[in-house]
Amino acid sequence: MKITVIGSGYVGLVTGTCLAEVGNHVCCLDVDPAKIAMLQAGGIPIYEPGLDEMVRRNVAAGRLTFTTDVAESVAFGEIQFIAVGTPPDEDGSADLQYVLAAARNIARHMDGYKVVVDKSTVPVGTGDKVRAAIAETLAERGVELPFAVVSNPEFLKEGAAIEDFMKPDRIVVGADDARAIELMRRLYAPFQRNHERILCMDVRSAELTKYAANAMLATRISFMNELANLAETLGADIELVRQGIGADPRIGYHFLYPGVGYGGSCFPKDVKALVASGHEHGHELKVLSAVEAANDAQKLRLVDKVVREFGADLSGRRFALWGLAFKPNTDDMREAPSRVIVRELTRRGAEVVAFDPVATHEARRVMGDNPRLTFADDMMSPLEGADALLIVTEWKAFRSPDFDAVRAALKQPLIFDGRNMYDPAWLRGIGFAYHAIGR
Ligand SMILES: NC(=O)C1=CN([C@@H]2O[C@H](COP(=O)(O)OP(=O)(O)OC[C@H]3O[C@@H](n4cnc5c(N)ncnc54)[C@H](O)[C@@H]3O)[C@@H](O)[C@H]2O)C=CC1
Ligand SMILES: O=C(O)[C@H]1O[C@H](OP(=O)(O)OP(=O)(O)OC[C@H]2O[C@@H](n3ccc(=O)[nH]c3=O)[C@H](O)[C@@H]2O)[C@H](O)[C@@H](O)[C@@H]1O
Repeated sequence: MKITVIGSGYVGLVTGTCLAEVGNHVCCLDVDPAKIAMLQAGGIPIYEPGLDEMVRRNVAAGRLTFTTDVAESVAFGEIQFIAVGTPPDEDGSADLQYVLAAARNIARHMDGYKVVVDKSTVPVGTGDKVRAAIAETLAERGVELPFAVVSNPEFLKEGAAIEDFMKPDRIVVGADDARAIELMRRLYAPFQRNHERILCMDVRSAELTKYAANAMLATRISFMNELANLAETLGADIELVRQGIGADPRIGYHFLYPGVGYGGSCFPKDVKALVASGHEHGHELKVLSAVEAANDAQKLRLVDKVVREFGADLSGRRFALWGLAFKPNTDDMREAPSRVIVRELTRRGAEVVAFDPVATHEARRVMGDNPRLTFADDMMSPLEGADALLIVTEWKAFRSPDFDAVRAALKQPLIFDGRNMYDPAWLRGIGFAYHAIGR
């Protein structure tokens, strides 16, 4: 099949590449000429494990191309995926300007039947807005052409995006047009060879399903973070509690890890957008407002612990910080808790020397203007003479460091671990003062 993907970011590039991998011909469009030039030159603008080889392979096979030319991309595919950003507006609601611009571009250039598939995360009712934008633009052109609007939300996680796309738990298709549903079934057949994974529903339910999934996962995390804070006060160990409840299949083990708060490009913005959507329609989503407030507070939890140890004024202190990305296996710094933590430490006068295995270049871009923050190229050098080590992202490389070397480098053996990487009893046994989350 011939497919166009509009927006070549995390979702668009992964979607386009995985669809090419199973034999389709895919044209990826972006408005960012630098991004497209880099892709055309064989580079990959994001860090996503396995993506570079897959892109290279499909480009070489002639199945994957990149362009900034809207007319060319619209002409290419019968199926047009929209995978552009939906960032929060000032009031927290999703800003649909990029989605609607993409829809109008399709309408401006189409000359036959198109299935417009929205993969961006969008509020309920966006399908209708996309349909109206296309109809309006076609009317301006004075033409009548058939088209369908489908909602096909994406559930991939950064860092595991290819695996998630190639082996989805479910494929949600919101549509009411039989021809479009048939095309979507054919498109996704290669991804569900052992059992049916497509859940067909109406567009509004599909749109809401996406927010519901992210909001539910964010709720679990905030719940565990609050419980972890309580466990600290009560002298219980949240890690044991996590295992104790995760064993119940009705609860399950996933997304029960307390930490420094959820970050990334989606949970924070999607929780906000769902709350805003509730407001707009006269519903106060009380649970979700609390989820968000708890998360904002959690991002400062590690700093609170540092302040308890060193006092509110941190001038003259220097801290080593491991992990900048909002989670491991990505270079994405959007809403990363590290940004809040570094801002607060340095606002209180501290110096921070940070190391991240892949996100340093992105971190430099978004935090490089902080004169009290420097970046190291290796994980051990920030420790030299530092007052303490703070762990913010649970990269594998941090799981089993040489603790003798860590102790020798630090001014004192003191670790603030925002990701519960180590066994507290063992670490204390070898002489560290160890502050984790909820233990
Ligand atoms: N990042 C993730 O893990 C996931 C993101 N999503 C959703 O997918 C959507 C896209 O997210 P990301 O890929 O992370 O965003 P991104 O910011 O990485 O990529 C969006 C791309 O769209 C381009 N763009 C904007 N307007 C355009 C237009 N009119 N024509 C062509 N290209 C245009 C931008 O230049 C950018 O490269 C969002 O709604 C997000 O909530 C859904 C699931 C997972
Ligand atoms: O809509 C999206 O964009 C995506 O958002 C999340 O994926 P992602 O943001 O890539 O990352 P997650 O692995 O979900 O982690 C999000 C944040 O929650 C934190 N987290 C996660 C799990 C946990 O138990 N505890 C916890 O604090 C992570 O550290 C991270 O900061 C969802 O997991 C995806 O299904 C969804 O498609």
